[in-house]
Amino acid sequence: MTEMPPIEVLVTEDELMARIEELADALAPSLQGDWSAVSILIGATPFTSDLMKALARRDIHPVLDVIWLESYRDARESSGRVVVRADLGRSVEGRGVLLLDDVFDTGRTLAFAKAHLLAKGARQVITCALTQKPWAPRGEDGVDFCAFDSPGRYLVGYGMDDAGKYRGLPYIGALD
Ligand SMILES: O=P(O)(O)OC[C@H]1O[C@H](OP(=O)(O)OP(=O)(O)O)[C@H](O)[C@@H]1O
Ligand SMILES: Nc1nc2[nH]cnc2c(=O)[nH]1
Repeated sequence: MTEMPPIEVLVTEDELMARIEELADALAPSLQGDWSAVSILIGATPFTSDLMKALARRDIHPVLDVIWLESYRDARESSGRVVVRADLGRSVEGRGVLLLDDVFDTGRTLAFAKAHLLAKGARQVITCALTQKPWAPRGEDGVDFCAFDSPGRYLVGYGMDDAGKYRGLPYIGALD
């Protein structure tokens, strides 16, 4: 077994769960009626799972779909190019979509995904990230909802990886 590098805990599991409940409260008024939720694989998986449960507790049941996008692969810097490894399973034509990702960094992945959904006929896209970096776009190009502002460090845990590892950590940590 290889030894784990030092990882500083930035957001604990309890803090994550409490904030996701608040986020569900904030999202609820926008998600009335028939909505889709699209989770960006792989990193958004744990966040999506917990947010979907929090929404269900509020009697909100979006149709869940995924899109598998990749731009970092095993690097800690974006390749600058977003690749679609697997596309949506269902049509979003005419639908409102809640688009979920783990981290908003250069903003490239969410901007790509939003444009992709709109090109496929989504009537509205609400973007939501678990966390955003200090340099991530704000204002018109920013995310609509974000649970945590993070420091400008390399994040792991709760879906976020380093070369595929540490996605299963139940907290958000910094590796550098
Ligand atoms: O704002 P950006 O600079 O685009 O960075 C954010 C993206 O980077 C990671 O994806 P990655 O390509 O590493 O795939 P993963 O979800 O499989 O980890 C993360 O999951 C986000 O989707
Ligand atoms: N795991 C991980 N993926 C990222 N993609 C963009 N920024 C990050 C980060 O800080 N951590």
